[in-house]
Amino acid sequence: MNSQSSLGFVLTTNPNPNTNNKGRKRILDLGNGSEVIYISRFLPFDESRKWLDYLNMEMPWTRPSIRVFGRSCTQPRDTCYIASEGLPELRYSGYTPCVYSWDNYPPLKTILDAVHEALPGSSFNSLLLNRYQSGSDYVAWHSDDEKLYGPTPEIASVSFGCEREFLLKKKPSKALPAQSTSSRLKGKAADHHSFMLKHGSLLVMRGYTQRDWVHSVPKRAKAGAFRINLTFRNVMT
Ligand SMILES: O=C(O)CCC(=O)C(=O)O
Ligand SMILES: [Fe+2]
Repeated sequence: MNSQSSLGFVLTTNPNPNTNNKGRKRILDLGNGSEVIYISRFLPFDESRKWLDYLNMEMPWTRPSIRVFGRSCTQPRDTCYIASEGLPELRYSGYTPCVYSWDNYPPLKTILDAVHEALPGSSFNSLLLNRYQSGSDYVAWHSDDEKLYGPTPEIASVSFGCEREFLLKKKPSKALPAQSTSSRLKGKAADHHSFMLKHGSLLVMRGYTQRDWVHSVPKRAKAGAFRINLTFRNVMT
């Protein structure tokens, strides 16, 4: 059964209303010290719907101009940046986002607490939010390898709204000699991974994932793909 949210899109009814059940935790070893964790039912379904509405209405969204391969273009999704005081500024694709404070958005702290609890030893001090207004909004292949996150950043990504596909692709290896066709084919399956990021889910990239892999959320043909994504990060101090 489906139900309509106030945002005019359809969410599948919670398949498991037991909020103590976080669903399956999938740990994917990408090799060479890179790892992805995926928890499908990380946050309670109905609370996540409230957070989706809150984030949509309350965050100071902007759709900035960025530079890609030397050309200026409009970023194909809305964005907003939260960070603790006194951190070095974030700059990506020629764009320096305006910094907003955690204190003005208490629900973000509640979500951050849940993420910290799920990831013992983690400590996030910044958050980049993305809003995909439709299936034509996307994020192109990239890695979050800005120096301010250090050599092995842990990035925790919480999703609300419509499911979107999250793709991971291994970067071409510079160090290794060109592989034969047969070994390339053999290795092919392990060089690409895909996750359907569900409403209320958590996906974590850690280790050398940003150094050795790129990720993307491609366009989706189907209309009505409204989604908000939160990526918690730790800026080194
Ligand atoms: O929307 C997503 O799931 C991914 C967003 C992302 O890769 C980013 O903000 O760097
Ligand atoms: Fe990213």
